[in-house]
Amino acid sequence: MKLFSTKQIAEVDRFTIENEPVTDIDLMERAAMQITTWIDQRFSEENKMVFFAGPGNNGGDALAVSRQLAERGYRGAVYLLDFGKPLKGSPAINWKRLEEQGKVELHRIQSIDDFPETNPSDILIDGLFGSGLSRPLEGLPASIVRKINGLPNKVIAIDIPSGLMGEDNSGNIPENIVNAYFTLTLQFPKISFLFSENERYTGSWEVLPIGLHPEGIAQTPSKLFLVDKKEVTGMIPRRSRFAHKGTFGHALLIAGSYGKMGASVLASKACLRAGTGLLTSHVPRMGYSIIQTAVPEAMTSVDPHDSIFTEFPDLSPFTAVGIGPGIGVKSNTRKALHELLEKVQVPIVFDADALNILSENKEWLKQLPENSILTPHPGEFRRLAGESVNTWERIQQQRQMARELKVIIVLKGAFTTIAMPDGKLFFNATGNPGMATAGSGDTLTGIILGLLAQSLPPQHAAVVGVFLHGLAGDLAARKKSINALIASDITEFLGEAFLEMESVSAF
Ligand SMILES: NC(=O)C1=CN([C@@H]2O[C@H](COP(=O)(O)OP(=O)(O)OC[C@H]3O[C@@H](n4cnc5c(N)ncnc54)[C@H](O)[C@@H]3O)[C@@H](O)[C@H]2O)[C@H](O)CC1
Ligand SMILES: [K+]
Repeated sequence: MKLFSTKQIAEVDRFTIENEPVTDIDLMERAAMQITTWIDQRFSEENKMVFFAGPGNNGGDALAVSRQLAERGYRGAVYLLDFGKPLKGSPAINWKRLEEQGKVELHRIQSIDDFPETNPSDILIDGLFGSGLSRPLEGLPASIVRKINGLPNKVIAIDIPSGLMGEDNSGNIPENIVNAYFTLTLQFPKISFLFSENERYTGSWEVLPIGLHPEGIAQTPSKLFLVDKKEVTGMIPRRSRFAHKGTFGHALLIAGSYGKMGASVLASKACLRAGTGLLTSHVPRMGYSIIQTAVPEAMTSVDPHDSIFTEFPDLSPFTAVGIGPGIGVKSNTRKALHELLEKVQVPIVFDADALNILSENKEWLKQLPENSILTPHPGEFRRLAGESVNTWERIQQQRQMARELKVIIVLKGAFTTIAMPDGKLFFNATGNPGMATAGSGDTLTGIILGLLAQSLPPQHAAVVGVFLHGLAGDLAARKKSINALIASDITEFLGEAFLEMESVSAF
């Protein structure tokens, strides 16, 4: 699914009005009805609805919702932020409709003294500002927001919590942004909703479709996408009955060192569960019996060194390589990694210590084979690309590095982002906080390696791998709880994740 900036959403909005066609007031009525229905399904008449309406269409939405809920028997009060400028357009029409309906208390807020007394059971509806916000809130609007944030009441934000910008919130004023319990956003999630630091403003959020014109959506260009299940299903290889294990490739995993052999075991099992035909796990000599016992399905290549990776095997049998989990950063490991990235001719995924070695030797980054997959967590990414003030800036760094190095960068987090060499960026919405556990990254590396070995194009392997890793984690958490989740549970539930994908018809 394409993601748009708030400016682009306004363009699609206008396209819809011209080409559906639909009048602005009717589109607002349609949007409002989605919000009214959602609220009516979750609350009842005993909750009084207290609306804060701003001067623009976000306020117009709030006015329409207050009237629609009053029609359904709800008690409502509207507090219109009065800048002294008369309402115009659809908001003005909706104010008039409220006056004619006569069921909703109508007030104006000209100073903070006009702020209403409320009961804790009142539901506050934030219709002050939406996608038209052009700068951080100050003055009276900011004081109203701070008063709202000081109340115990549930706050439902229309479209966007007032004060939050749709993309970049660098330089915004946190206390002047509404802390919503729930955000009902129209047609598309706003990009800033996908940044963990903004969850305190959006609360949970849900996208309400308002029937924007599909052609308008199709023809508006975007480089940002939210990964959805249908796309992923289409990328997963189908298996023909005549397949044999050679059909599904041969992965080489270089992982583990003394005291960190678990990383190799976890990544090996995940790689096999992801469907590779064959797997060879390259381990230091002391890891031989460990890996042979823990992962009988894997063949083993033994390093001449007793406890660390210092030399990779002949690469010709392999269709993909994964390197990094638990390999450490000792000098002959660094040398071997450097030689590998110069010699490897098949798709390769770099994770964990391999990334830390690359951070220590940044001149090697431009030698990375095209379409290599890097899977840093935020700390590893900071060492690779430097500091950033917030997620918006960090994803710009991520996109720039992917473009410059012509690699795929998977930046793991609450919404993992995947940056492609062509500048495209994918947000992944599967996964849960239980997956922030030791070894979770090793399983992701194994899954991506397993998909690469089966000849998925690296860009698909990254998107499918991240999506399945998160989906498996979600399925596992449902059975084992978020708190008790451990990395091997993710691998254990990979099969269910694949089954869930098969149940979704790709067309
Ligand atoms: N396609 C859709 O998603 C639809 C969205 N709808 C709603 O329309 C708003 C956007 O409305 P808009 O009139 O463009 O702006 P806002 O209501 O968000 O803002 C009002 C107004 O406030 C001024 N302003 C901006 N920043 C500040 C500030 N820092 N301080 C004071 N005033 C400020 C500026 O002039 C704005 O115009 C969208 O969110 C939806 O709720 C449609 O109703 C249906 C289709
Ligand atoms: K709002």
